[in-house]
Amino acid sequence: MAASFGMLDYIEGSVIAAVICLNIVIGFVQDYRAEKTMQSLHSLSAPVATVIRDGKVEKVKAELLVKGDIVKISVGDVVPADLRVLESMNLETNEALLTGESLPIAKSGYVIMKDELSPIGDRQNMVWSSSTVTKGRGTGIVVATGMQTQVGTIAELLRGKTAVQGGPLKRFLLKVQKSAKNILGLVGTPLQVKLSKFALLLFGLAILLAIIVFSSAKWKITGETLIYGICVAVAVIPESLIAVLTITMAVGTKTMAKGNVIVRKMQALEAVGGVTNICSDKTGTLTQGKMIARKAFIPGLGEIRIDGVQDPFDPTNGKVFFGDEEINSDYISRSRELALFLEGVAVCNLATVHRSDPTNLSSEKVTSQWKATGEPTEISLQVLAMRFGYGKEDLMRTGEWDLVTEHPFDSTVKKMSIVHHHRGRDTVEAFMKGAGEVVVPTLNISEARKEEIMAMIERLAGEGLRVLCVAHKHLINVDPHVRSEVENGMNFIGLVGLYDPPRVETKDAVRRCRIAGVEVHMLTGDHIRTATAIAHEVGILSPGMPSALAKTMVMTAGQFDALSDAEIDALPVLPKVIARCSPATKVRMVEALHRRKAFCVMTGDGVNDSPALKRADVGIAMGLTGSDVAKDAADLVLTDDNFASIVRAVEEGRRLFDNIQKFIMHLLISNISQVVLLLIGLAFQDKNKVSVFPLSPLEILWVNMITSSFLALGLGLEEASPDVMTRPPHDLRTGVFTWEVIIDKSLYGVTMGLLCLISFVIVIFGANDGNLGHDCNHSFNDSCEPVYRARATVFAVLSFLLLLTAWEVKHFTRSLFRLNPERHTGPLAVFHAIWYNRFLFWAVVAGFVITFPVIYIPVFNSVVFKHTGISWEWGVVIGACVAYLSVVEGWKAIKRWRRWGSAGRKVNGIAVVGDLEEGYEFIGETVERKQG
Ligand SMILES: Nc1ncnc2c1ncn2[C@@H]1O[C@H](COP(=O)(O)OP(=O)(O)OP(=O)(O)O)[C@@H](O)[C@H]1O
Ligand SMILES: [K+]
Repeated sequence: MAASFGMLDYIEGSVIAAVICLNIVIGFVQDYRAEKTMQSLHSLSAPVATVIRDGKVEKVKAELLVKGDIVKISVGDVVPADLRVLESMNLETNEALLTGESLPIAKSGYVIMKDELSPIGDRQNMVWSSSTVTKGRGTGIVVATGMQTQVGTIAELLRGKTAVQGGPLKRFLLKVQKSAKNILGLVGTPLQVKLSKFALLLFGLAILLAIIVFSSAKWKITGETLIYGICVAVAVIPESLIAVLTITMAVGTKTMAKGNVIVRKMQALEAVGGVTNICSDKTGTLTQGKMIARKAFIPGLGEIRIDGVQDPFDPTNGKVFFGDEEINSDYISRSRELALFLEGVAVCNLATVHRSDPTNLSSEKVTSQWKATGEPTEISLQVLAMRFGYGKEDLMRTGEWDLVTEHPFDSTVKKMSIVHHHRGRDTVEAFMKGAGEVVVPTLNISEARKEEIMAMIERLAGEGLRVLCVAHKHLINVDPHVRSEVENGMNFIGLVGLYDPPRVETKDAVRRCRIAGVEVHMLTGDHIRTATAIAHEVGILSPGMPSALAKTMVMTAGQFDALSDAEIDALPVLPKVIARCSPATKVRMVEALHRRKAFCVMTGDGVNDSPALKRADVGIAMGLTGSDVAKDAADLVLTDDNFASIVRAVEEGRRLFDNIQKFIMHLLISNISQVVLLLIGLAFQDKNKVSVFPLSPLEILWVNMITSSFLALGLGLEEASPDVMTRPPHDLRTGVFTWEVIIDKSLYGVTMGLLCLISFVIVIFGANDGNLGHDCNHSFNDSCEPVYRARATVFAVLSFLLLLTAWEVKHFTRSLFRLNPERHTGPLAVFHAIWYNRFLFWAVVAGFVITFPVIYIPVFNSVVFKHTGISWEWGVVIGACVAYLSVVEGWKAIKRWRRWGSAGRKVNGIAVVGDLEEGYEFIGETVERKQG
């Protein structure tokens, strides 16, 4: 620029400065907006706390807690504030963050500290903000929030004083390295780093190009050559690449949030579109998570059945039948067994169900007045007991029951038990409930009876019911706190079958996955028969399943875990359904998938799911039912726990990936074409052996400004192409720079560069006998008329072709004229295609329109841009556009015909074309092929 000020016209220098400033400002504004969006999204995933306010249980953001709030915490939660424990059951927390103590510490409200100044690690009646609950549950009163909490004070101390080890020199070097990395953009997600490196590469190339330009002038560098060199370099540097990438990702994150998916780690945004397998929980994700007790078997009585339930929380809705007889609470007096069974399901239960006061009596529509908190399994059992007036609340109100202890449920043990002292009977009684296979073997009954019960469980599970076995015993000479003793040798008091209907959206979402080449696996804690029945219902298993695969398609975790890694790898396919799954099985599944070079989504909600979530390519936690620990380990969080949202995230991920590929493609085409044009262009030398530039420096800058950021941004905002979910996932190992991108951009870029050169040659040599004038790089003189006209032509050709390219890269194989045949066909389809993305449409149109004033405004055109108005040359421009479109469309047609590149992406070695009818056909085929 300095050179320009000194040696060239003042006006040219200031325009160049303005253009460069504008570029910087645009980049800055984009960056700023992206940053802002990111921040607002971050607050979405802020932790929530469960508080009791005005007697009602509510969820509020942790930051809205105030001193004096009563907060409930339970296993998996991150403690939201410093709490004095009021009430607790087996409560243990991990305070490693605060005290460095890695073992969990038992907490209880009954402990009274004698010494006011005892170290915080010893204060057992307190739980500290940001520690995690590793066991049990409790309530506490908030005594400090935010920066006043213990962890807050530590954070305050640490602020600004992050200690760095090593001597001053090492520290200095580390600092330099860190800021250099920051400046160069080598921090962030893998894609960001990759593209930053790519940008650096181009930067190197830019310097090389400048050197080539100077060498061609034999290093007799005049002001013009210097500026030309600089501008050629600028042409190649991708100024807007990183900013556009950030914005595209920010917008993607926002879209995901609208679709109920919160992005916690940016890497996931890139990875989720490329997953090949989704391993999903069943309860609450594939199903509604609203269980209804359908059937119960009570020894000594028989089977009872519940029909006609509309609202799963409302105990007054639906009828209970014993045989053909409708029964109600009166029946209890006739059957002691029924009473004991109901006591069991009500007492060994942490859920609460109650009628919320009907506040809006005026409203016409009947709103559900029943509310419930707790796990769906337990809610349904509570509702069952309440049908007979035997709910936990009813029982507790009698004042007869005193809680002694509780042995909690978790998905590894799959059972729970609770011990009470019954005042009236003066007995200590234990109730247990849990999965059939876990509970039945420990019961105090004959082997034959056990087999009978197991057969009954199988039958109920085959109907898609989750079957729980309920047991009871009087504790005599048994320590109620020793779990193994309590839970052994109990009496069988009943079975209950719970139905959890699949979500309505699930079936279609599973089908969409299949068409998109993504396999869905169900990893559930349920019984194998229950799981199989539901898997059939939602289409994870289909009746057309090849019999050779039936054995491996459905497995219990026991069977799966018994296989060695080698045996798992030898399976023709990995199981579609794993029943009785524990968190460790999930980890093995992820590893098995990775050994098969698959990329997977894994969902989880429990505390123990973190390892699997971390190891999966994309770990997804449940926002509603998931524990804080799981959410913390996850990359994405579903705010509605819905399987269909995962599929939408995959779609959004693919759209994002496509769009990033699109703008990179555009950028590279523009770079290659300019390198071809500007370097080969150095060969045009006038009589004095001085190169006559085919584009003036300002033309180069202008083309770059018009065609870089706005078009790239527009491409980043493209909607999903119609086939986004009908083709197999892209390969996450290759990333964005596929062979297709490399070949296409080279072809299109070289074509474009050559067309520009040809246009120049036609104007100079075709129409003006090769007259290159003299000194036409510097300013206008009469000999320069042909060169100035030729430049305007090349300028128009290059601008127009770049603008057309923005539309052409909307799809790498489909013709722009038949971009979306599902939506529009006929000769006007092309207008729909380009109109659909308004931002891009107006960016391109503005680019077209602005070319005219640049060419025609007098003085401005000749002094600043060093070109002049043209007439017949427009024929050349139109010809170049037609030629370019023919090459691009022709190449796309060849790709479609030969099934090259993305036109023939394959799943498991088989090309997927359009809609796959049934997934099993092709999986079966693959297996046969592998075996044969
Ligand atoms: N509260 C409970 N008390 C006793 N047993 C339970 C309880 N909840 C579930 N179970 C038993 O443990 C098994 C596994 O439950 P788990 O919670 O691991 O599965 P889930 O997470 O509900 O299901 P999914 O893994 O499909 O989402 C259930 O099939 C049931 O038999
Ligand atoms: K550029």
